[in-house]
Amino acid sequence: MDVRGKVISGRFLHAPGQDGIEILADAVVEVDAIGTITRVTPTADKHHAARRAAARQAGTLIELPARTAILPGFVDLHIHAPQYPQLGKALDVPLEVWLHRYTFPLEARYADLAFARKSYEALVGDLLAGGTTTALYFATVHQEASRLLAEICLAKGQRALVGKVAMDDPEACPPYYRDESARAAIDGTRALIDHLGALPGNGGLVKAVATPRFIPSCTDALLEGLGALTAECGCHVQTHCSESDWEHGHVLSRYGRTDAEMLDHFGLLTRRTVLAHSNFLTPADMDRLAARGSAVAHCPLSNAYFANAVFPIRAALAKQVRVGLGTDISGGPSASMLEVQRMAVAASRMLEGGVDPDLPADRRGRAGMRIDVPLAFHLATAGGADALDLPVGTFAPGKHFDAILVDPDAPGSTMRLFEEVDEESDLLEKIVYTASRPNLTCVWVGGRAVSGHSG
Ligand SMILES: O=c1[nH]c(=O)c2nc[nH]c2[nH]1
Repeated sequence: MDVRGKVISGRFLHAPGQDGIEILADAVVEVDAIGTITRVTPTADKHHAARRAAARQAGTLIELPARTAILPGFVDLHIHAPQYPQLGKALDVPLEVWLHRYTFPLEARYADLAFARKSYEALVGDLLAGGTTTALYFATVHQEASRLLAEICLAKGQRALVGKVAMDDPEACPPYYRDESARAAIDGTRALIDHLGALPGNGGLVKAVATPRFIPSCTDALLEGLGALTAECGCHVQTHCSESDWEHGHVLSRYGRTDAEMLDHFGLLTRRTVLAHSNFLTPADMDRLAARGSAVAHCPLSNAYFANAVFPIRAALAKQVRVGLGTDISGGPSASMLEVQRMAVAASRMLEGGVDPDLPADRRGRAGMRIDVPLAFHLATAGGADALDLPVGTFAPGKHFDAILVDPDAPGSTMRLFEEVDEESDLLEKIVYTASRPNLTCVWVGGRAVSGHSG
């Protein structure tokens, strides 16, 4: 169901701010020929009936069933595309062992483009079916396979930012999987930026991102060179930051300074930077991120395995740090941004309440740290969009129509709504906690249907 040039009448749910959701019941949303929202008319607006009637007469009206809801598409702010074949396994060891034992050998296989195609086709299709309309991807060190990932996103219609991973330190990276030199990694990043900029039919749907894996796998020359490249071309930057005791300690012992301080030193903290994890940010680091406009990709699923801590979302938001959510495949064992929202809420409750039953309740947790479903949903949509400065994530004029149709009555539904007890205000929680892929009956990017079975 392509909605470019159409007028959609239905129930829209979004979370433009951090303070709750807005339900636009029976609203009329107009989408232009290139998939941008031009007008949103709520039911209380005096022009509502006339606009709907005009669209019906023009034959452009699409009326969605009363029990369905339309949500903004999800923004996955941190995901390792090549690790998809490893999803759901190999989480039995700490990060530094996991990388060398499982992950570098798997990522090295993307020198084989046939394998890369098979894996990336499956991933992008599955993500779209799960409602992920925008993804910020780590690819691998390989130029060709990184291009292929971007081309598959473009062909399938997913909004994507793709990074050729840069990792050159021979002390930290295995000989079979690393950039030959800092120069080669920087040139490879530039080549991907140029290639995607010139890709026929792209029009900005896919972009390249400077992607130093993390400080422990990069030489200073590489970090400096990518900082200079970023300043020159204004591209996005993504990396991992202060993610575990080991990683945080590594950077402190190498420089006597934190990840955030050093990334700033190398020119890698910009308004276009997304830092995955960031669990051990100090209050001063948070101030630094806020001053630079850099964002955090909170990855609650993988943090449970690798982080040794829970990211304090509330503390970061209080310091005006921009925050979104990421699956962190395959450190996070789910491709579902619904699952990530659930875990973000649960992890925040554990941070607040504490987890060690041997401690007295008043010393077990950190007060005021819980988040609720509306805030998790905000982070998964508008928060991620804001972190990337992309006009998506809410329903408003000027935004791309990136959206998910949720049908509680779809075949195979895992949602159960009971009119006798449910209020309309319960709907978002019911969706986040109980919806699954069969319920996401249509997914749109820029008004183009990119997944689903809705007629
Ligand atoms: O969760 C993670 N996944 C990775 O691939 C990675 N590389 C560095 N640090 C990392 N953390």
